Amino acid sequence: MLAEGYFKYNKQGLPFAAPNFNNFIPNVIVPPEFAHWMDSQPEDKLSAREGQLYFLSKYTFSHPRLHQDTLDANTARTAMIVRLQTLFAQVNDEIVTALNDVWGNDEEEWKEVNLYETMWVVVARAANRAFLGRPLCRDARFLDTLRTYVNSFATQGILIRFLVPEILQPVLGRMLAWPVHLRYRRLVDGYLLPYARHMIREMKSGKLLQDEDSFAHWLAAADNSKHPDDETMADALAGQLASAEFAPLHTSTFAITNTLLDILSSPQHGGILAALRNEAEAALQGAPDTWTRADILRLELADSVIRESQRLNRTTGKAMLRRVVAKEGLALPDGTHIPNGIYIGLSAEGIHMDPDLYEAPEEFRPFRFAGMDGREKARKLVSIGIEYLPFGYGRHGCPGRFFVASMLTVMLAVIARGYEIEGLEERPKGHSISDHSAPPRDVMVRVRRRRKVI
Ligand code: HEM
Repeated sequence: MLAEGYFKYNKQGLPFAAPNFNNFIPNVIVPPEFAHWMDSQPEDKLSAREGQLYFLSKYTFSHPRLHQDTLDANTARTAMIVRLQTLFAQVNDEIVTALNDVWGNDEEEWKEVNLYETMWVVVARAANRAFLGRPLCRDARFLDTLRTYVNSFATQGILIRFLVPEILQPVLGRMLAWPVHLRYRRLVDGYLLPYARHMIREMKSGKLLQDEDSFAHWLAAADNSKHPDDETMADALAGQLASAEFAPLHTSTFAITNTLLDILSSPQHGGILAALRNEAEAALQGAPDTWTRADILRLELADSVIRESQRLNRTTGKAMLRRVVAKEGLALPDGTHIPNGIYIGLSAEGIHMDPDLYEAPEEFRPFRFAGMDGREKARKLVSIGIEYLPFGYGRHGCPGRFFVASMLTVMLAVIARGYEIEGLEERPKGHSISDHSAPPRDVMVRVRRRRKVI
């Protein structure tokens, strides 16, 4: 539907209306050349924040700090998110340790593992090594509590937004949101609040909390002296940490699971894995898996295959979703008047499948973006544009993509270097609702640790 409209109308420079299952008022999908105009609109006319909260219900926010901070990119938060990539040494150490734990190190026997579940563990541990450091990132009960909370926040939010009529939301929304609040309390009272109190105590006494930096340290340092007392500060810090956890977990797990499914179900999967392995070996030159920034930059094939998989497997078919909040509505560059309350976006589904932009767009060409395949120029995963939208575009383009790109390329390199994986006969289908999709969660793959060459 979004692709059809793109080819029929957007390619002629025209917007079109697409169904919206939220409140049944259609979304307006505009041609990509309107993206610059969208990006230049002030927040009080065309709101990015409202667009990002499209799936979420305000009744599921358990802490005012969550509502302010979720996906909200004020300058300081964005700078910190971008700075996350400097923690690659810790994150990479966690990737290697976590993979060893979930896929094992048996060089003789093959092991059958659930791809999605094991990738979730590796992503959650690696991301939390950067967010909270050790030992929390390895605490299985903490990770379970976190997952239950993040899942219920997303599912109850979608349930309320999409199934409950707006007029009934103040009553039914509150009722349906109570499991989220319960899980939030479990996460915060059980883990994040004690952690925040401990961190504040250590920070104020001038002691270093751990042997490593973390996102939580930066947040605490930035918030220091902004609160009347330590308890209020700990409560705010715990709320910010809970909100930061929404961004990386599912998005990154979807990305690495889809990448591996695309590779394993390709008829050339052996060759692709061998090329990734050779690249990783060449980058490290025989050293163990201690990846430096320079080593990561050499992983051009790994970067390309993730970029290609993200092009083909969008989490949502729309991009740059913005809501008209100007009371009088807003005129598009072609003069079309859009009333207050309507969402405007781009058709990522159409753009990513446009043969004018990508040669044989329906084909999975793993090294398309390494400048080795067809007419495509080399492009890094982090590079965004109106022809590549998995991380959005413009001022609000995802600031976490630098961290994600580094984490996922290392994950892929460590997997290719350290494991043999059996191929799949066909590409397992994911789940889709409307124009949203997720990879399947039940695919089992057979893995075996590669023999160490002495
Ligand atoms: C594969 C993983 C990820 C994907 C596919 C992804 C995708 C996106 C997309 C599509 C947007 C919306 C951009 C727009 O409205 O135009 C976004 C925004 C955002 N993302 Fe990500 N993201 C990922 C990981 C992360 C991570 C790891 C973090 C933080 C550590 C993060 C933090 C944010 C923030 C703060 C925003 C809001 C930016 C703003 O409004 O200015 N994301 N992301």
